Amino acid sequence: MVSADTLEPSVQPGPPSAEKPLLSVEGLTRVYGKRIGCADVSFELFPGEVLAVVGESGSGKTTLLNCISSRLAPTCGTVHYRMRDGASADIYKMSEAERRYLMRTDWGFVHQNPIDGLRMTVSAGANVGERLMAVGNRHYGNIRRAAIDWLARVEIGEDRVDDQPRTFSGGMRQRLQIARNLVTEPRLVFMDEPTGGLDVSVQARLLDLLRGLVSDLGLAVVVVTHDLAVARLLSDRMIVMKDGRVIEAGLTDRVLDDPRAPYTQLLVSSILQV
Ligand SMILES: Nc1ncnc2c1ncn2[C@@H]1O[C@H](COP(=O)(O)OP(=O)(O)OP(=O)(O)O)[C@@H](O)[C@H]1O
Repeated sequence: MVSADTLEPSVQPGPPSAEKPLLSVEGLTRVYGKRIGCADVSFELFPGEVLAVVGESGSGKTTLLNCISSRLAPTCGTVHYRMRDGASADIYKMSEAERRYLMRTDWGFVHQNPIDGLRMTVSAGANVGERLMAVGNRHYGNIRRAAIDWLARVEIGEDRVDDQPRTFSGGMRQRLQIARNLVTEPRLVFMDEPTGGLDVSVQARLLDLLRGLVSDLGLAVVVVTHDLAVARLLSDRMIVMKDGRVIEAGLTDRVLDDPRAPYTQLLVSSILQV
């Protein structure tokens, strides 16, 4: 359970606006046999808001991300998503086809390892273009133009449009995966350690790029990271997990500058000492 002083009432209902939450997670629990993946997690995410989920290895971040992105059925609890028509839908009561459509259009998922989110044996342009085709675009010229535009936005030159991502560096692959996800202008993007596994200098550039895109497109994002610097740079709010539970939640600057839970204090101070 999260104690009252680690959860600020002012941040729990989200930003002070009349907007309704895009994502509402209530009492989400996932167990693997006797092991807890995540337990009793509740939060709301508002349009255009970036939420970081932080915690050490094994704290339940990936389990939570998979449950809220409809990749892993929770043991109990609910996840509601506000559709474009304003209706709130329980993602686990949708048909498989509805869920897939959502994942292709309104949602994006950026994997830590770009190989998991790209098709390695088709061209970079096709990787981006096929997401557009999946939402009904048919005009080859327009699709190619949009793909080239998006490659430019993620700093991949037009001369690489016909190259396969297996010929790209790790950083380029990750930027391509981001373009593939964002080309359909999703409203919500899930990111699992998006800068993990990259060199520090590449990470910094990618983070900058991501921050710009998220703000330009007004994206709502749930980003899982064990890196507090990533949380600081990208997120408005954060939740800290330990042993599958949320032990602290609040505005990112508040949590990092004035952590209240002893575990968060330890996490923050251990990073600062590095
Ligand atoms: N498929 C699985 N079968 C059994 N237990 C699992 C499975 N996946 C995760 N767990 C357990 O659930 C708990 C949370 O794991 P999870 O992968 O969600 O944590 P994490 O914070 O994402 O860790 P990491 O940062 O290392 O990826 C851990 O105790 C883990 O051993």
